[in-house]
Amino acid sequence: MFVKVCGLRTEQDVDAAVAAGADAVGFVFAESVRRIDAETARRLAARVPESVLTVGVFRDQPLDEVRAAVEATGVRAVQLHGHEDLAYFEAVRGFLPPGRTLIRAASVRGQAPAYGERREDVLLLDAPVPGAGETWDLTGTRLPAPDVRWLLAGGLTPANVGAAIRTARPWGVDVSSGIEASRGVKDPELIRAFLKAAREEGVERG
Ligand SMILES: O=C(O)c1ccccc1N[C@@H]1O[C@H](COP(=O)(O)O)[C@@H](O)[C@H]1O
Repeated sequence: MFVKVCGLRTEQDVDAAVAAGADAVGFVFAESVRRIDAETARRLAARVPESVLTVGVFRDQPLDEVRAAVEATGVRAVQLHGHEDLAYFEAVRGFLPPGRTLIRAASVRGQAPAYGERREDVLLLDAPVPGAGETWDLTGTRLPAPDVRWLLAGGLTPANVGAAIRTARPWGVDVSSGIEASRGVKDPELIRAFLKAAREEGVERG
């Protein structure tokens, strides 16, 4: 079970996520209470070991902004979390150094998009409002097959992530609000609890 911990803003956040065993850490460059500037992200990313993926999160931003943030911070993955079309994805792919990861994040309203429509490496399925801590109704949604690299997000918490994994059988999970003491402020204890719950369920599932 791949676990991404998103919306990190401080050194303490990063250290807690890495120590808890996160596979990926996310830095938000989109409009958000969790937004950080490129210099802060560069400093935080430098603390992250090679084994942990650093992800820049963007939403309907000019391509130049994405490119500048990638170059300034060295993040190894780009998560596009808005209404970016295939041409936009291809443009980002064009300037990403080889081996970097492109994540398509889609808000699910009704049907979920199929994996690969934007030639992404990873598909992320989220609630209609990103980063709001809202769950969404998985029932009746045709989800990707378990062998596809897709992440489930949207209102996950240490308390509900196990059941969500059992129901949706994703390749990984992504969380932000559910590991916060207050909006935008991460809680190291909740980060640890989330990783523990997601890992236990992942092991159970085999
Ligand atoms: O976290 C944000 O503020 C944010 C802003 C803009 C785009 C994406 C954002 N976060 C993403 O939202 C989900 C998790 O949300 P939550 O756990 O329900 O709060 C995750 O994919 C984040 O990367």
